[in-house]
Amino acid sequence: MRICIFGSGAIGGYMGVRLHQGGADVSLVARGAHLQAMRENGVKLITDEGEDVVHPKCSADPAELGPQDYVIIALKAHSVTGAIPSILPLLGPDTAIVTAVNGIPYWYFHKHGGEYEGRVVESVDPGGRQWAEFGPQRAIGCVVYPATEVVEPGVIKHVYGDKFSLGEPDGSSSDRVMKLSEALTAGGLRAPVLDKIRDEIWLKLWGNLCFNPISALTHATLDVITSDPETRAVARAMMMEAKEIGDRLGVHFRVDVERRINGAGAVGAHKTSMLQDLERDRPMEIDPLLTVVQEMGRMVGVPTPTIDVVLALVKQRGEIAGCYTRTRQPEPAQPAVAAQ
Ligand SMILES: NC(=O)C1=CN([C@@H]2O[C@H](COP(=O)(O)OP(=O)(O)OC[C@H]3O[C@@H](n4cnc5c(N)ncnc54)[C@H](OP(=O)(O)O)[C@@H]3O)[C@@H](O)[C@H]2O)C=CC1
Ligand SMILES: CC(C)(CO)C(=O)C(=O)O
Repeated sequence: MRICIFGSGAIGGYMGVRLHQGGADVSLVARGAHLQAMRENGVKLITDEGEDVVHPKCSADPAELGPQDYVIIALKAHSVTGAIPSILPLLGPDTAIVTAVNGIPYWYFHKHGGEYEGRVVESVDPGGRQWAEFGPQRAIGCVVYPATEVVEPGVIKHVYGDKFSLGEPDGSSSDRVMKLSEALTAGGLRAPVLDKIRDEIWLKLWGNLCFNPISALTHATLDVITSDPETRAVARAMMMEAKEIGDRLGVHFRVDVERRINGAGAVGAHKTSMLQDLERDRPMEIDPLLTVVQEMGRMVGVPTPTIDVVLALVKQRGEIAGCYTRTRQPEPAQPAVAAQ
């Protein structure tokens, strides 16, 4: 079984180390100093238990790796469309694409059923290029729960978690998803195969949607956001808008909003990835985590007043910091009070 991880940074590198340790034939696509360090010294993973160094094949050139059984895309979600030409050489007729990214994936409405079947989600897949060039039929969903960090080139620090939930868009226990789960499990990860992966995507997105931008705007950690009654209320309002959208799309939220907020608070004094990106002058995942929910709200006819406000603020914050570029024109302002 040939597995290539495209975008072997914090999450992709962690998956790569564990898959290699589990005996999979895994190769890592990366770039820059991180790639050079992994090639020269191997990939180092630091955990509470100690350090592991492994030596999988690492490359900048997917064409030299050729077609794979699985391509795990572990890029930041906003980088996927730009990477399409580099990913294509990894695809044979039966290659599966595993979307190990936060937010709504490009294939979301494939095998969804109902009136939205086959819809492209513009905020994550501008112009529907991923849908057209990868094809939705290749997709296996993946929800990333662990937190990891590239602390220096070639070195990945594990912060918490080991679960990568998997699921076919049609909910089936296909051969390909079961084999992938086995490969991840052999490496010591948890990889349950779910029949309703979209429910889990929303559960993760529920937190990212609010905690990430609030942290980028306030520079607060998760424990502070969730214990301050006022920022907690902002988070709750955003989550309730998202829940209404999810409900209209047939999503089942298996925990209630207070429990979800408490779960994030229990992570402690942790900076969200969006805050970390802002502090490091790196592009922020705003469209895949927020704009997408606004877009889906428009799609199903649910107003998103709190999301709209936070989104406007965090986009401007990102732009001023040079960490975000708008792909779409801002919507015209609505008068706050009707004209007398
Ligand atoms: N890190 C975490 O704890 C968590 C992350 N996630 C999600 O997982 C996904 C991946 O995040 P994360 O691992 O943190 O991101 P990283 O930025 O650490 O990893 C992505 C890697 O891909 C590389 N890359 C980007 N474009 C290309 C390209 N065209 N060719 C080769 N390499 C490329 C990047 O290089 P460069 O640095 O040069 O841009 C980087 O090394 C995101 O959607 C994130 O939200 C989810 C849960 C937790
Ligand atoms: C820590 C957490 C759960 C915050 O929503 C996260 O996923 C992120 O930082 O992107």
